[in-house]
Amino acid sequence: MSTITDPRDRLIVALDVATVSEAESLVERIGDAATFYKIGYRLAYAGGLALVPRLAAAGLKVFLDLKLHDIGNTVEEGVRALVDLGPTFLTVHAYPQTMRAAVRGRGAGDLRILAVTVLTSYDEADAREAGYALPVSELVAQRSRQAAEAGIDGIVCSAVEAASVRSVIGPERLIVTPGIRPAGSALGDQKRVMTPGAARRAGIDHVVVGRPITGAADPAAVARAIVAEMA
Ligand SMILES: O=C(O)c1cc(=O)[nH]c(=O)n1[C@@H]1O[C@H](COP(=O)(O)O)[C@@H](O)[C@H]1O
Repeated sequence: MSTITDPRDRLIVALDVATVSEAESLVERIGDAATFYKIGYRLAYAGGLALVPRLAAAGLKVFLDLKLHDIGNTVEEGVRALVDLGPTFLTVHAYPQTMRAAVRGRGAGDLRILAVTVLTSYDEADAREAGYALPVSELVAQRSRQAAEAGIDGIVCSAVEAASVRSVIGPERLIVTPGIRPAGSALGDQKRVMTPGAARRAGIDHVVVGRPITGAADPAAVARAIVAEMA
């Protein structure tokens, strides 16, 4: 678990928008309500990698969510190529070879590698359809154990699994949870969900929230309410 001094750092806002200029205007509208942003596929493929050093230079933290997964050499060199952009977090899928390669590529700097265990849009039937025999909770626990063995810095899972993941990874590694919905928000494609307050009580370090903030009439107000719920 991290020592978070600014409670705003607990919230990571997913900048899942189409263009860099939309992302920049959203960051401006959110203002001092958030300190941590996530850049995922959509924005990264639209030139969003260039935003990483810009946000970092503005004193904001950046979670680069590229969910890397490939042969070890490609993952290791890919991670190495991203270090200088200055993200705080980078995701890979929680496969042992991939995780070990990402840790090698990270080197000794400040970048923290997070391993995505089982996507929060998956329920038991989705996991079975993808060929996994284990129940989701056991698959998350197994991957978390392998992540810790590989030297990974944190786990991405649902807050539903936070307590069991904590018992597997120990107190130091981070738990980062998407699939977060304030009470009454639309679930969209998320299936393993929790409210921000319940997630915090379950022992998470950071929550990731996209559409409930990006689609709101007043994104800053929603971000503030989420931070307050986790205080
Ligand atoms: O790695 C992630 O960030 C991630 C992992 C996961 O299991 N589930 C998940 O939703 N995410 C990301 O978290 C964000 C959630 O967005 P919303 O569902 O709009 O709040 C999206 O950017 C997803 O890509």
